[in-house]
This record gives sequence, structure tokens and C-alpha cells, in this order.
Amino acid sequence: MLDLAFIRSNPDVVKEAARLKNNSIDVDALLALDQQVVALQHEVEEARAKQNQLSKGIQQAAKEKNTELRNNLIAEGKKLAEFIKAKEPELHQLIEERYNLLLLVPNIPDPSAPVGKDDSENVPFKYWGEAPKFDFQALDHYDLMLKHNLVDIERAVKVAGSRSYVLRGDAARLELALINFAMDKMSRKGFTPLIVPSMARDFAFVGNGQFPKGRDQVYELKDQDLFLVGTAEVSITGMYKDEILKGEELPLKFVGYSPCFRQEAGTYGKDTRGVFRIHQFNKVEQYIICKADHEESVFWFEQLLQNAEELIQELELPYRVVNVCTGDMGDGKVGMYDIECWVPSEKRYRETHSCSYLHDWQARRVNLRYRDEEGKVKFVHTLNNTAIASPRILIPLLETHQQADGSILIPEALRPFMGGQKFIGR
Ligand SMILES: Nc1ncnc2c1ncn2[C@@H]1O[C@H](COS(=O)(=O)NC(=O)[C@@H](N)CO)[C@@H](O)[C@H]1O
Repeated sequence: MLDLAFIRSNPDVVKEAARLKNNSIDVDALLALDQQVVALQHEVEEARAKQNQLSKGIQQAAKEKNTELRNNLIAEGKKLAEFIKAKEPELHQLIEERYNLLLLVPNIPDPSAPVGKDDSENVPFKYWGEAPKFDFQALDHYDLMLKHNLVDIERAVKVAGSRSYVLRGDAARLELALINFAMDKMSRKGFTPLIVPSMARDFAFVGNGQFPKGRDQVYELKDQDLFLVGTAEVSITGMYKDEILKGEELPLKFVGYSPCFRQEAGTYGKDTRGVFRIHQFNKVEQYIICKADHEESVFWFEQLLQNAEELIQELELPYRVVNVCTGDMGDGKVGMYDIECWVPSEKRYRETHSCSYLHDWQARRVNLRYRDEEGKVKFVHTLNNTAIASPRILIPLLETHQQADGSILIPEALRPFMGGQKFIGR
């Protein structure tokens, strides 16, 4: 959410941001509604002030035993009370409508973000590692998993329907190793490990920006105000709702683990082979809450990216980083980098991480503030990035490290989390 005062004084900046983000918000309609609210608020406040004067006048008239004046003033007070009683529901209705429109206003993208309509216009700006050259017939991730009995999709589909899977044997151990590897490394970087709820209330989804627009991607628990999170980002954003943090506490740095659930509405027929695009997966999430300062946000944006790059480099996976364009970054972002790992079987890079900074757009939605060194209370800035999301990361991992004999070499950095094991399938 943007500051209403900012929208009032910069309507064209907000309209341009909406255009760049393919966001259809009608800023003029919002401002017209806002003017109605302000006018009606003023009327009601005037009426209340008049009521106060009248009650003083009534007391004065009573003191002076001026019954006629007192009765007239009481009658006038009654008329005012009826006016206020009639106007208040209308005012609340208009305030609610304005709030619902405010939730749809996008953040202002940083000028460094490429202008574009969709992911085809994201701009790669960094490459690391060489695509592996196999002198044997390399297998894709699903064939590798089948070969080593690492997955059971048929039985998962029996239990849970499409886009579900069972990880078996060393794949199950590998996923847990990856989660521990990420949690361990990030903890040693001073990020506080969290294991957060995967069920959260509506307000948390409004908070991170998933609601209202992305409701169709979220599983709802029947007859409860509870929904399954698609990312720990939702739960962590909701944790601090309505709090005022001490400036000296910032930045708060979290590495949060949670199972993640996504409807993947609108992706019918896309990435149906194996475990690339599924309804449930596990993710280790980096999350920062920092002071309201652009340079500070940009610093942490780069740090979160670097943390993920270090993890991927330790997994010895070739990747590239793309600067996400305005049409693909979504409403809440000021800037966004995706990391895409090379997938040998597809001979292309596929997204495995997504890094964003949002200034105070989420903080305003959960009313999360801090008191700065001058005692001024401000909304914080928030940022997030993937540390590891599995099983998607298993795809480049298994394919890149497969050997001629079909076994898979476990990267050095993961072995301590796999009991020292060096290979899968040997
Ligand atoms: N349906 C899915 N199946 C498997 N992995 C997924 C799915 N959706 C997302 N992921 C993984 O989770 C990562 C982060 O998802 S994201 O929506 O891009 N971004 C976030 O959730 C942010 N909170 C940063 O993690 C993706 O890069 C991808 O690796």
C-alpha cells in the first residue's frame, strides 16, 4: 500500500507505475472517492463540534433558567444527532471502499528496473558457472529420479491428485540436507532461524500482498479464517502486525522454513513433468525488516541476492541473475532479481530464487512501524529472497551432477548434511 498523501500529491507518478506494471487501478476514481471521504468526514466533525457548543449552551440556558432557549437548543442538538447517525454508516462505507482500492495500488518501481510487459523482457545481468558437457547420454531429473527410485508420483497422485509427489530414499534425505544446509549457513550469517506456521489468517496475506489479487493461488481452510501459505514470507510479514519496533533493534534478519502450498491456478499443462511446478514444496526464506531508508533497502537487496548466490555456488550449479522487468515484478516490488539455474535437459535457465525489496508497501499493509533515533515513528522497509526451495532445486542439482554411470555426485558442501555420503546411486 502507498501513503495516501503521496498518491494525492503525485497522481501521475502512481498512474505511470500502474501503467508500467499492467495494473488497471483507476487513480482518478480513487482520488475522487478520497475527496468524498474527506468532505463527509469534515461535515461529521463540524456537526460534532456544533453538538459540543450546543451542550455548553444548554447548560448555560439551564443555569439562566431560560427554558425556551434550552428547549430550542435541545431540539437543534437532536437534529444534529440524527444527521450524524445517518452520515456515519455512509462515511464508514466510503472509507472501506477507499481502503479496498488502496490495496490495489502498485508500488513505484525503481528507475533501475527494466520497463517490460512480461518475463520475456527480464534482463539477465550476471552469469556464473559453465553448463556441464556430458560425454554420455544425460538424463533429465525425472528419469534420474525414476532410475534411482527417488520419487513416486503415481501413488502421490492417488493420495493428493495432480502436481503431487513422494520423495523417496536419498531424494528425501537430499531435500532435508538442502534445508539444513541453507538454515545452517544463513544462521551463521546472523539470520535468526524460524520455523513458521504454514496456516495464516487473511490479514497476513493482505500484508505481504498476496491478497486481494492472488486469492486464487491460495488454499483456504473451510469455515475458518485460515489459509495455507505459499511462502514463509506471508507468516513472517504477519508476525509483526501493529507493532512499533525500536530503531536500534533493526535490521531484523530471519531465515524462515515452512512447507509452502500453491494452487498454481492458470498453469494447466505447464511444467507437468516431474517436480518443477507442484502444489506443495519446502522453502527456506530470507526475510529482512529494516529502517525506512532507500540506500539501506538497496544494501539488503544486494545482500540477500549474494547470500543465495553463495548457496548456489556451493552447490556448484551454473546460474544467471535477471533484473525483473516492471510488467513481471508484481504490484508490491520496488525492485526484483530472479536467480535462474541452468537445467541441462531443457538447455535453458529456470527460476529457482526470487529476491525483492518493497520499501514500506508491505509494512503499511500490516501497520508495522519503528521509532527512529529522533523518536519519530515510521513504517519499516521489508525485503525477502529465497534461500533454498525444494524439490525444484533438485532438478538442476541431479541433472548437473549426474555421472556417466547414472549416479549423482553430491556436492562437497552438502555431504556433511548427508552423513558424509558422496554419491547417490552407487
Ligand atoms: N509451484 C511451485 N512448485 C515448486 N517450486 C515453486 C513453486 N512456486 C515457487 N516455487 C519455488 O519458490 C521460489 C520462490 O517463490 S516465489 O514466488 O518466486 N517468491 C517467493 O515466494 C518469495 N517469498 C521469495 O522466496 C521460486 O523461485 C521457486 O524456486
